[in-house]
Amino acid sequence: MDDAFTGAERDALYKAIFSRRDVRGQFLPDPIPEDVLRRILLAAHHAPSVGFMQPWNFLVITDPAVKARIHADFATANEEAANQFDGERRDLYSRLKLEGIREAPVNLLVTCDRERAGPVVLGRTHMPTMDLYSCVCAVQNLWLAARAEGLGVGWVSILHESALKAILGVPERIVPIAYLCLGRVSHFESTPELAIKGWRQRLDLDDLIFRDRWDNRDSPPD
Ligand SMILES: Cc1cc2c(cc1C)N(C[C@H](O)[C@H](O)[C@H](O)COP(=O)(O)O)c1[nH]c(=O)[nH]c(=O)c1N2
Repeated sequence: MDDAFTGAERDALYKAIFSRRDVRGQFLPDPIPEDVLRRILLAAHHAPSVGFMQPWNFLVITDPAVKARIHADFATANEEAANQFDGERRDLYSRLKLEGIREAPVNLLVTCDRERAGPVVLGRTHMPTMDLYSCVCAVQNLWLAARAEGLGVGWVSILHESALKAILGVPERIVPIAYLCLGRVSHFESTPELAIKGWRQRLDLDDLIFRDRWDNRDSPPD
């Protein structure tokens, strides 16, 4: 088969998947070369999308003044978020670094234009959120391509959607999907930071797989 991956190509793909990390605190200030940024956006643009709708846009942010405004909204939202927890959990939450907005050389807002392909979209009629999920596929493509390029990505969702839209001039009909911080990094952690810091551990895959019916964990046939 001509289009089969070689062993090395397959290993490279899994390496990108398993060594991808959400990066918050390890950003270096070096600018991202335009050709590299273009490649990772092209990877995002080649994501699957419902009805081939391609509902995404990519808003690239490098102006420190704009980043500062986004960060100010993060600070407010993060305080509100911390108040959702009590006692030790709240102390631990407050010690977590959950964004790299100002340190990352590039911030990127991935959005969804729900009207991109007209009112009726192949595949969206019965599951209307599929256009939003298509944009998340683009984010994941971007995240993996960035890892292969040696760039870290951090997803920041501790933001008020209305503030994000107002600061960035996003039109009413456009939905913000992912606010991302991108840049070269000092290092990639080998496991998620939330696991390292004791917030939450990776679940056991075997506990998540059902067979034929919800909750049926019968072991697979040999
Ligand atoms: C939709 C969504 C939203 C967020 C995240 C992820 C996703 C998918 N993550 C990153 C998240 O904490 C991280 O992916 C997990 O902890 C697993 O770690 P790795 O991504 O494997 O390093 C994240 N991280 C963070 O520090 N601040 C945030 O606001 C968010 N928000």
